[in-house]
Amino acid sequence: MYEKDSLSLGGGLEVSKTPILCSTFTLSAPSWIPAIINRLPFALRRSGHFPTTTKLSPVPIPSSSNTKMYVFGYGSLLWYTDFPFVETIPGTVRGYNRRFWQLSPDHRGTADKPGRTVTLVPAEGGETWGVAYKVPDEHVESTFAYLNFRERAGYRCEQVEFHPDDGSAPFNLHVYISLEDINNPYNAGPSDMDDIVSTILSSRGRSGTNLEYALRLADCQRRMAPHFEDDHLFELERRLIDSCAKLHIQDNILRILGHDLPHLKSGEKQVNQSELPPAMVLPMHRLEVASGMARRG
Ligand SMILES: N[C@@H](CCC(=O)N[C@@H](CS)C(=O)NCC(=O)O)C(=O)O
Repeated sequence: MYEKDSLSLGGGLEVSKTPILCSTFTLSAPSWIPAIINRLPFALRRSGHFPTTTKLSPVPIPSSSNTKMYVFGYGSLLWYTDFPFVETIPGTVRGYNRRFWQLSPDHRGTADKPGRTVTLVPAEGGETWGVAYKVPDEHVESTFAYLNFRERAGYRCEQVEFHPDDGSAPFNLHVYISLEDINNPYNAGPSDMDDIVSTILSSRGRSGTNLEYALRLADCQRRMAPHFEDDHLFELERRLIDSCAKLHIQDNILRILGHDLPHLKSGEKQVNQSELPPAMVLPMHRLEVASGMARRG
């Protein structure tokens, strides 16, 4: 059971937690938080949309005294793993598929033009490959607070059963997923691949371009789990690369990951992704919902 009243995240940021849930915390930080909020996209500030109190699912807080903490990474946690871990176990979560059905108003998009990141979607017979990260006991609480903050746009903390690739006994671990419900405007629900492709090609956020996110994920999946075929991910990757070739998009990630497209060699001028045809932009109704501007109900 989590006892402390608040938790220091470093940099003067204190996170006060309710005593039971990993998921409800309020930033009680000193005066520099407004400075951060002022750098947020206008739509977020205007709608007062900055999520300083995030309601996640009621999952018992692991603390160094009561449980081991493993976190399942299946998206950016596969390559952007900036929390302490002492062990990694490759494996799968059954009953879920990985889909780019999550709107990202912060990391790979903005409130006015959210990008697309992945979540797990319940599916009969579904399976998603990823990595279980074992967090050192002494870092469990701060890692939880960090992931709650990083995954605050619509993700919630759940526990699911994890099946190691080596066939050893399955065990429960923590995972951040976004579930489709009326209180979660960031879950786009079942989405058309054309919509996903056009959003990814034309979005960027504080963590970089949405194209980088999607191509890095496909690259990680292929390199780390050659035995596991993710049709949705690799179909999306194929469509994105084809579009980059047709539109002469020159995102640096194409070179970094070795996508050897002709226009990258000819040194043609950089295509500004915001010049893409209007049809390549998410329908307004989704933007209003995601940025909290749509009237509720
Ligand atoms: N929770 C999933 C998805 C995580 C994910 O992609 N979260 C986004 C939030 S929109 C993120 O942290 N992005 C960081 C980035 O895009 O570099 C995972 O285990 O990897």
